[in-house]
Amino acid sequence: MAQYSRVSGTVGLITLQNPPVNALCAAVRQGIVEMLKKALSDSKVKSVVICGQNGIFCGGADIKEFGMNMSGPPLVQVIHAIEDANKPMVAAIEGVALGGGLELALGCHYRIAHSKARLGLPEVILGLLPAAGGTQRLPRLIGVPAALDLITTGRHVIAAEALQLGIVDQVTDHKTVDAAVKLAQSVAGKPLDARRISTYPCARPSDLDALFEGEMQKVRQRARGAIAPVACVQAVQAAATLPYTQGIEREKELMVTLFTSGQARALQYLFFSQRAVSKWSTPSGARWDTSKPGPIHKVAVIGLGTMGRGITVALAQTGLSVVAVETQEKQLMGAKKAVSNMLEQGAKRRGVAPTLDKISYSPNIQAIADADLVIEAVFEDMALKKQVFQQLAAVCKPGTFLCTNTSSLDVDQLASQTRSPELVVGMHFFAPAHVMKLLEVVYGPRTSPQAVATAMELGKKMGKVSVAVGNCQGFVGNRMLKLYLEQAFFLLEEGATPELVDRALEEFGFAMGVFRMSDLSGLDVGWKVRKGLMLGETDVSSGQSARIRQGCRYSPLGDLLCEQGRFGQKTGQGWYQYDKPGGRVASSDPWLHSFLESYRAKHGLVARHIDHQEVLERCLYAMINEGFRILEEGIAAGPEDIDVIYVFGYSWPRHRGGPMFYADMVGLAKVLERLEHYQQAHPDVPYLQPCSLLRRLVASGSPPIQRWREVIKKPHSQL
Ligand SMILES: CC(C)(COP(=O)(O)OP(=O)(O)OC[C@H]1O[C@@H](n2cnc3c(N)ncnc32)[C@H](O)[C@@H]1OP(=O)(O)O)[C@@H](O)C(=O)NCCC(=O)NCCSC(=O)CC(=O)CCCCCCCCCCCCC(=O)O
Ligand SMILES: NC(=O)C1=CN([C@@H]2O[C@H](COP(=O)(O)OP(=O)(O)OC[C@H]3O[C@@H](n4cnc5c(N)ncnc54)[C@H](O)[C@@H]3O)[C@@H](O)[C@H]2O)C=CC1
Repeated sequence: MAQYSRVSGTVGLITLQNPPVNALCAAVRQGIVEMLKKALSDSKVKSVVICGQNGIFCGGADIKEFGMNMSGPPLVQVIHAIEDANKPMVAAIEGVALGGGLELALGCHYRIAHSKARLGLPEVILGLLPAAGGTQRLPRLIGVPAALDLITTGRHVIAAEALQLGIVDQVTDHKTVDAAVKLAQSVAGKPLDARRISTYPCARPSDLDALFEGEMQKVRQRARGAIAPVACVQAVQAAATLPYTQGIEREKELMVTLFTSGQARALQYLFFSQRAVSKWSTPSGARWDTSKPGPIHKVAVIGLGTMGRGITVALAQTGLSVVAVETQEKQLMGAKKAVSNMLEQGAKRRGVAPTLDKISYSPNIQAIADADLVIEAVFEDMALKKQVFQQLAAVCKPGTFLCTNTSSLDVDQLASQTRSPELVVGMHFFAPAHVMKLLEVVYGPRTSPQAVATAMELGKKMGKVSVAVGNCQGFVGNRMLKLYLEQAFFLLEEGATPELVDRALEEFGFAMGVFRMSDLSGLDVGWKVRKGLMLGETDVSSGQSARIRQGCRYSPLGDLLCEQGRFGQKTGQGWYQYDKPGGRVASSDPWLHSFLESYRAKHGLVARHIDHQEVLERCLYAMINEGFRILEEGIAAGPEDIDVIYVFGYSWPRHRGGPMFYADMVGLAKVLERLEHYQQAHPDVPYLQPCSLLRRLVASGSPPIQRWREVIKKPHSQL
């Protein structure tokens, strides 16, 4: 797990060996201790280089070990042994030095990095802090403000920035280990006292208290209830105010709290889930490792509205050629301008040249004849989309993959408009498409494994977190969201206000409550969808109440607001009021409150007290119950897929892992009991009926989420 050799006569070389990222598992830590002893006791060795195998220095602690009983020497002690060494220790950083990997390098007396190397302390993203001395050494090396930035955000820096910050001593474009050996030779025999970072005083800016107060405020606001960023600030504060040994104690104390918190478990689950979803499979047996994506050089986008523009930008930014088609002359002109602006702004932010020349625009669908893949993003209208797919089938060269960005329509119906339904797949991007990380790749019964693989691969190239899901109304994300929204409407009918519901959800950790979010995305969007499903209009002839549709409870509140022209931020009024159309600051609207009162009076509803707990249970458990149905139907391969969709597409608070992980944390028996309770209270809401998979899981003793798949696979009859 760590290898020792002597190079150039006088330099000991310790190589970390734990593919793929040389994570610091117990055996690697043990190996370092043993190889260090060898190097220090080898009288021919005057200095030592530490490097990693296969061009990667180290990806940090072995995250898989966190869930187990830790054995082997603690990393803090390993790093102290390195720092205390009486021969110069040089870290040769290639690939990445992250987390414990960077902390190991900070224990060395010198650091040299390849120009392409990335360095960082991303522990905060895993719900932890750099507890192997990172919070104490980094501020001593680069100052408190820069250390706070890196430790509280977890962002990676490339070698040039690391050099500028003073994290590394040299950057090389050549072979890093050779350059490190040279450096090691040049410093052999030199005094080391001034190279041990733990002995440095921590430079204290004069306004230290104000600095930490400001930082704490900023971090708390951004953290939305996550505790790790706050602990990171506290640990750096210890570095700035305490001697090193006491600082290290404080670092450990804070780490123990984080380590044993549910938040760290949630975030580490999410780390592995994000990787697991790229290893997709479908119920028909298609798999990521047996399905080869088709070659994609040129992509066409049809329809340059909100989504088409963002998709075009995201494609051009990956370096692909794009042909963008829009039938409305005015829209086409507007899109050209908007896309160019977005590309220029993005390029400026990333310090690269804008890729405007990658895009050609046309009002004519014939222009896409030589595209390898098409993404349709016209209005959400089945008749129109069918017509477009017929055109695509006629115009495109054989073998072109035909994708739709529909957010809810039946992908299979679109596939049947073409001669090659196996080439049709949903690519459901989220708005704004060049920013949002999530992509749902929707396969129908006839979609070929190659089409899924191609869409997944394209998503990866575009920097998206892509999740393969089966075709159904709303797919995974919007199917669950519908019930979440509906419960929120019902709560208003029963006595809640938008402010109360939003506060409960925002305190839970959502960036925005459901009503503020609806105002932002536009109430008219859902209204159109409901009308398409015939849910937006009362069947007066049936004599049924406006609050019953298709035999189930329905709330027309959203439709009534739209009928008043209240579409949300865009019209300056929705569930809240705004200072002007397009305004962003929501304020409580007295009109809305009196509208709710008269609505309740009209329908004979008596307002009752509703607390935050009920808001969370009604909105979240309804959604989670649907998640279980989705798992049972095989629409999502596992709970990880649903959780990744919610975290990356719907701003579910990361430190709560995702809806299915949250259900596991709450306890499946409790979720079941509360659903039964609400179903009894609201028998006209059939989807509150607990899903049979949830019942089966509870009957199986509520296994942890990692073992749900075993229960999902078991046929019902066995239970
Ligand atoms: C490294 C990457 C940038 C590579 O990216 P890429 O090439 O895209 O590959 P990936 O697909 O991401 O990864 C490939 C493969 O590797 C696996 N993997 C990656 N990193 C790790 C890792 N660190 N550990 C384990 N496995 C890893 C990954 O899962 C993939 O495998 P697959 O899942 O099978 O496909 C990228 O991978 C990346 O960013 N990695 C994470 C980097 C990171 O976050 N590092 C920080 C780790 S945390 C850390 O280092 C903390 C410390 O060092 C602190 C140490 C002190 C610990 C002390 C604990 C004391 C607490 C006391 C508690 C007492 C409790 C009690 O009382 O009980
Ligand atoms: N807006 C959103 O937040 C999201 C929307 N979607 C889906 O993306 C699709 C597009 O939605 P938006 O961009 O919001 O719509 P939009 O209304 O902003 O844009 C649609 C564009 O398509 C153009 N168009 C119509 N018919 C056309 C044709 N035959 N050929 C070429 N262009 C044509 C229109 O002129 C318009 O510019 C819909 O299916 C929608 O459900 C998916 C995710 C999120």
